[in-house]
Amino acid sequence: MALSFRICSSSPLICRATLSNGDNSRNYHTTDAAFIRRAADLSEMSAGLTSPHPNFGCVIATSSGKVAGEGYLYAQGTKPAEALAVEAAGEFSRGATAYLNMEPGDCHGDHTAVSALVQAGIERVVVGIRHPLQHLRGSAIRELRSHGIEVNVLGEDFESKVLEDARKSCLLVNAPLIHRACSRVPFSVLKYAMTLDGKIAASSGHAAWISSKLSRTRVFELRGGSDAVIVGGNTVRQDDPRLTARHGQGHTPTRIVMTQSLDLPEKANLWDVSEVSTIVVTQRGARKSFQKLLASKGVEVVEFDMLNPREVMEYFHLRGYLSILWECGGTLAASAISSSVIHKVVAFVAPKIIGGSKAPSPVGDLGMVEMTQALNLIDVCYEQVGPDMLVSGFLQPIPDLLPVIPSEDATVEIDPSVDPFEPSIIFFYKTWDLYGSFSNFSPHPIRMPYGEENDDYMTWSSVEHYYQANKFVGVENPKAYDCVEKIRTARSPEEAALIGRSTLRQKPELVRNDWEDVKIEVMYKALKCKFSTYPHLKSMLLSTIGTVLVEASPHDLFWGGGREGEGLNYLGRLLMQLRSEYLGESSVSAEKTSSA
Ligand SMILES: NC(=O)C1=CN([C@@H]2O[C@H](COP(=O)(O)OP(=O)(O)OC[C@H]3O[C@@H](n4cnc5c(N)ncnc54)[C@H](OP(=O)(O)O)[C@@H]3O)[C@@H](O)[C@H]2O)C=CC1
Ligand SMILES: Nc1c(N[C@@H]2O[C@H](COP(=O)(O)O)[C@@H](O)[C@H]2O)[nH]c(=O)[nH]c1=O
Repeated sequence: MALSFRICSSSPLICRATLSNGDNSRNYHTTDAAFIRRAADLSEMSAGLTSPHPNFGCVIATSSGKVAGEGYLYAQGTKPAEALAVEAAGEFSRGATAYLNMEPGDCHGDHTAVSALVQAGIERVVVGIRHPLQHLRGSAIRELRSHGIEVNVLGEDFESKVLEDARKSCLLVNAPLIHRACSRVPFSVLKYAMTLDGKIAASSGHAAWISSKLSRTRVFELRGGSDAVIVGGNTVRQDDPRLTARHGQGHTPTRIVMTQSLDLPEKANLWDVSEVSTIVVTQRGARKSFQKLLASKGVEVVEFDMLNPREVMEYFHLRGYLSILWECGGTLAASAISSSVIHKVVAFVAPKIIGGSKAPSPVGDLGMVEMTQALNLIDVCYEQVGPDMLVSGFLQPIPDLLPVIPSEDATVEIDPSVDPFEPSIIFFYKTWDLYGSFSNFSPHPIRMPYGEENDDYMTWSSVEHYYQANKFVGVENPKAYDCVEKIRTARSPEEAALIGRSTLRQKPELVRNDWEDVKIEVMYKALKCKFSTYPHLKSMLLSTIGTVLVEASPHDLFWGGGREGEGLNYLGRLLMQLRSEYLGESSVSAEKTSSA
């Protein structure tokens, strides 16, 4: 019994979910399943537009089965899906049911999503899956229930085939986040294009093109939905790829090259980092002079004692990457599969035959000798894309979170009592982490003046917006002013950071002369404003007394702590300074910290 949706043009958006056989009798399972699937589909609307982040979608349905409003999280640090949906539904929210593909993951002490539902008068909430991250799992559900709202979780409160399928769609849209919760590597997809006779290039190595233009546009979309694209050294030497997402809009992933020898061309498309960055990962000590050359072009080089796919993926997991697209040849693909870091395979099969006993194939030697050893993909999908066939499936199932659901009463609280004899370190980085609200990307707008000598207070959507914009404040150039405005109105902290960083790199003339001297002070003022504006953040900061705060950024050696503690950790230091200031222990100025 399929469901169809009719979108009406009236405002607020009203649609009716009708049973296609005309039967309007209430079939709760079918209706719930359909709305949850819709929430899951919605949650993916930002795919390709922004960096991968937890995907949230919310559908508000009235008791008569009408969709009154819906919303999805656009990017990390933007307005929650629940708040957008109740805004769209307006008065229709009262007594309605909210369908969420995933339990809200409000940062510690923040209740924006839950409050939106409570204040709107929502009567029932249906949740596809609990939040995968342990420190958030169960808390929003508990809180909603404490407000007298009926909360049903698929697979817990009721089960059926149709609901199980809906739950699966919720698992699929947040597979990268679930992997983050359960493993130490990002969610990885191996993508390749091969001919009907299983070749990814001709014997000469020429590969442009196997798949059709339509398929290649799909690849751009896949890139846009990934945090990074990775290739091996040979693909760089052979193809000189660009690896950008050229589907017209949105997010462009970091490009990663994995090379042991570092025997790479001096000129390559990937060394042009004006639009998007490139990271070369290599064996420690490899070709130091070439490393210098890459660094001079703005390419980051990261050395590994043991360069293998698992070590590299663990590193990018620490760096906060949720999802990686492997676009390498068969040599590196085999190594990645053998290291069990590939979770999904996406293969474009073109109706072409190239032949050649030496022509490369998508996966090199895996050491298997019998067909019984073959890896069987699960949840396989087939789709025709132009003349090509797209076959995709999972090499590893998405981990099931059900067994680790906390009991009704179990709470995951931050323990404020820290043993003074055991000074501990609190690491924070991504907003979805336990202390994610310490991140500058956390969704806490601040009101700050435009520049230091200005009384013109305005709202900045996050500390990141304010900090990035300040790079260009006060510069006598209309382009600098435009840049500040672009950053101030950026939809997400991630976009603000992108504009700020790329303009600094490409148009250094727009950056204020004293930026290096004032940036710590600018940051401190913004942090002080943020923590003073939000009492729950202040109490969270104070709860960390006795601990060392470290921004766990493995690559930012100024604001972050670095990979092995080599970073200066200025963000952590400023937060500790602010904590001391609140505790009345110190009146040390930001300038003093900067000279530490
Ligand atoms: N049709 C398609 O979808 C695609 C086709 N191709 C084609 O494939 C061919 C290249 O394939 P292939 O030679 O397999 O290239 P790869 O992209 O697999 O690169 C292999 C290289 O990866 C580097 N590497 C680093 N660490 C490892 C490791 N642990 N294990 C294995 N490799 C590692 C090495 O670089 P180094 O030697 O620098 O140390 C190695 O030589 C080209 O002809 C290209 O056009 C490539 C990608 C996709
Ligand atoms: N040949 C081939 C692919 N090859 C992959 O695409 C890369 C080139 O990307 P770009 O330089 O951004 O266009 C190349 O290095 C390899 O990783 N991909 C496909 O979808 N279809 C194809 O037929």
